[in-house]
Amino acid sequence: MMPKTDLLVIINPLSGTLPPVQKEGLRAFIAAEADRQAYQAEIVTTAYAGHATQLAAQAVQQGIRRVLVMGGDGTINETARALRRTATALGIVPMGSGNGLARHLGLPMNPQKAVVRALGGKPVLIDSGELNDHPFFCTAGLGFEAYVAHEFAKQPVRGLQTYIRTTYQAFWSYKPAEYTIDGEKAGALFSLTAANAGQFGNNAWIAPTANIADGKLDLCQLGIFPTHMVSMIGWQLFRKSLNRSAYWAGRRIQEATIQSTGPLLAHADGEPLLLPGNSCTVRVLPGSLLVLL
Ligand SMILES: Nc1ncnc2c1ncn2[C@@H]1O[C@H](COP(=O)(O)OP(=O)(O)OP(=O)(O)O)[C@@H](O)[C@H]1O
Repeated sequence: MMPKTDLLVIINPLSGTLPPVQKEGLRAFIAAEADRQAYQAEIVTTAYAGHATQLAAQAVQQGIRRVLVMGGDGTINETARALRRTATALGIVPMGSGNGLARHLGLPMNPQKAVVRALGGKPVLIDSGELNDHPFFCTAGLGFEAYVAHEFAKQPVRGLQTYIRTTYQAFWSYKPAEYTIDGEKAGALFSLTAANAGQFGNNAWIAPTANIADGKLDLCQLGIFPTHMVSMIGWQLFRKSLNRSAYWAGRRIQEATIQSTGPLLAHADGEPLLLPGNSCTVRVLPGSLLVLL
C-alpha cells in the first residue's frame, strides 16, 4: 500500500516575477526537502483562479495536516480560506509582489529558506478577518488602496514595478469618498484599512502596532492630506511610523459597519472587490487559522 500523503504543496505558476526555470528548480527543491524531512508530499500547480481553494479544501477532507503554498497574498488567501477553523496548518513560501502576510510574520523572503522553515515549523494560531463574506488574512480596505487594487488588476504584467507605476498614476486620478463608521461620520478619507497583519506588503506598514493574534483588527483611517505631504506620509509608511502622523487614526475593533458616499470599491488581500450597496461590515475571526512558524 502507498503511504498516505501528509503534505500538500500548492504552487501558483503565475505568482511573482521569477523565470519559469527557477520556479521549476524550487519545485524540485521542495520535493527534495519534503523527502528529507520525511513527508509524503503531493505537489500541485494551480490551473485557474480559485483552484487553490478547492485543493486546500480537499486536503482538509483527506485529513492532511500541512498545506504549503508558494505564491503571493492572493494565492495565500485562496488557500487559507479553506483552512480556517480546521486542524490543517498553512505554510507560506512567499512568491508575490508584496508578501504582506509573510513579512508581517517575519518569514524568510528567500524561497528555499521559507520552505525549510515551513516544513519544520510548528502550527501557531492567528486571527483572520472578513469583509462582508470575503475572508482576508493580511489587510482589507476601502478608498485609495482599493482603487489601486482595481487599477493593478487591469495591468497585463504584475510585479513590484507595475505596482509602483499603477500607484503613482492612481494617485492623480483618485477621488476620495466620505465614510461613516458605526454610525459616526468620519468624513472624507484617503483610505480606510482593516489590518489583521500590519502591512500591505513590501514593508508598507499601514498599522504599525497590529498584532495578528490579539483577537482584533486595527481599523486605520488615513485622512485627506495635501500633496506636499506625500513624501512624508510615504516615509512614515515605510519607516513603520505612520501612527505618528496627524493624518492617521487607528483603533482596535472586533467588528465595524462602514457606509460610503461612493461605490464600495474594496479589496481583500489586494484582490479587487466591488461590494453591493453602500454599506459593508468588517469583522475579526479570532484564532481562526493555524500557520507554520
Ligand atoms: N493557473 C492560474 N491561472 C490564472 N490565475 C491563477 C492561476 N493560479 C492562481 N491564479 C490567480 O492568480 C492570482 C494572483 O496570484 P498571487 O497573488 O499569488 O500572485 P501575485 O499577483 O504575483 O502576488 P501579489 O498578490 O503579491 O501581487 C490569485 O488570486 C489566483 O486567483
